[in-house]
Amino acid sequence: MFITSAPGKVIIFGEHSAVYNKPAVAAAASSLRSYLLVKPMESIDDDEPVLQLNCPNLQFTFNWSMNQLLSIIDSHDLQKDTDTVQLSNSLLNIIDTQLLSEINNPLQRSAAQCFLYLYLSIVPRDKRTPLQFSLISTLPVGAGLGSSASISVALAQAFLKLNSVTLQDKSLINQWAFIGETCMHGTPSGIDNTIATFGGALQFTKGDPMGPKELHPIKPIVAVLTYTKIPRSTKVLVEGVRELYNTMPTIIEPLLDSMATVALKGSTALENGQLEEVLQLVRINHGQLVSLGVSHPGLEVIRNLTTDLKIGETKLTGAGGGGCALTFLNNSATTIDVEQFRNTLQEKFNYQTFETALGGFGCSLLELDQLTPTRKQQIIELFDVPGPKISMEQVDNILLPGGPADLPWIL
Ligand SMILES: Nc1ncnc2c1ncn2[C@@H]1O[C@H](COP(=O)(O)OP(=O)(O)O)[C@@H](O)[C@H]1O
Ligand SMILES: C[C@@](O)(CCOP(=O)(O)O)CC(=O)O
Ligand SMILES: [Mg+2]
Repeated sequence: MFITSAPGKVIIFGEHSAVYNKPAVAAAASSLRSYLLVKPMESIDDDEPVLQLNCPNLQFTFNWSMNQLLSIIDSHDLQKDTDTVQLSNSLLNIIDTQLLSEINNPLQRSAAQCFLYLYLSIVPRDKRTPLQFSLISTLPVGAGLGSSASISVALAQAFLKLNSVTLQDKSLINQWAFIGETCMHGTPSGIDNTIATFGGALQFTKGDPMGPKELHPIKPIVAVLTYTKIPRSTKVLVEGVRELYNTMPTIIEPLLDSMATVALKGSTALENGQLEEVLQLVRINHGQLVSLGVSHPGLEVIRNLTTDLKIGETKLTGAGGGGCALTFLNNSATTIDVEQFRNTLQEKFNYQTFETALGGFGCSLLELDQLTPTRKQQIIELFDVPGPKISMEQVDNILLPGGPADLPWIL
């Protein structure tokens, strides 16, 4: 019995342009995480062993017959080699037509697709026992903070463990998590899964053979995050930008190049603690994202209030279209100003705000058999709570790596 966990992220510069192989900058939001509990499945019916995925955040539980899963493997000669990480359209198609036909809700469907794809690709036939997978996130789902990548990373890490793969480092987790992200939104840049795997702060360029560059800012990166609660889908927003790009390539390509310059300058400014420059680049990057059509009136509310109160600069973060905004404060912003900002957003607009330091732990593993029986039971019960009743605070108090309970997470 074990738990894997991976953080959400905040893209500071370069969302969307990252998909077009332009550099982008992101950091882990390491206290906002997904947790995956893997435990033996208590038998529902002895004749029909099942694999269960339980997702309280999205209020769904699905069971798949082990026999059906095994026969799919046998007929399609899957996962000979977990080192060869590729997306197979034929496997995606089998999952879609044979295993997801009862799931109509698109949010549930994409989570189940990612789960099944990674399970069928990574866990070998002889290690397929009836198991229950329970997934909870303390980060808002579908809000631009990379919940899709955090679940892909937690799932990839768990399945590689079930396959007893000895990991030299976390790269294989990251590669499989990228495939999981691809199942969920088609053409990801890979920045979200890379941050969710390795943590910290990174400058990342899709396809760069040198890999991501770790950033070591001289001052901690502190920002206010605001969650508008306006739902949106990364897949739909990324497809919208692709359509715009295809219609007007001569306009959009130079815009993406300009976004790349912003990200590179922003990366240096963050490392050197040049706040004035960071603020200007945040404003410019938001304007570029507005031009790509991925803002939302609900996000502009946050930006306008930041400008009215003269406390700093705000940009959307993640795919946009709702979800979250990121506000960097200037040196003249007083505690009272910031309180007024947060209170207005919370009370007038019913938004949620967090003041958060960025960076910190990437994916991690906790072996439950090392814990006392009481602690183990307490943790298992956390995952049994029905959706709306999950207490994020309780999850943090008990599970957060480096948090109050100080559990022996392997980082
Ligand atoms: N805790 C969770 N339980 C089930 N599915 C989840 C969870 N967290 C994320 N997901 C999946 O990720 C999708 C959201 O991904 P996306 O649209 O990329 O937004 P973001 O990554 O910004 O949260 C959800 O629709 C769901 O399929
Ligand atoms: C829009 C994009 O740059 C980030 C999407 O992040 P999120 O799923 O909204 O958290 C897409 C990507 O980089 O794959
Ligand atoms: Mg996502």
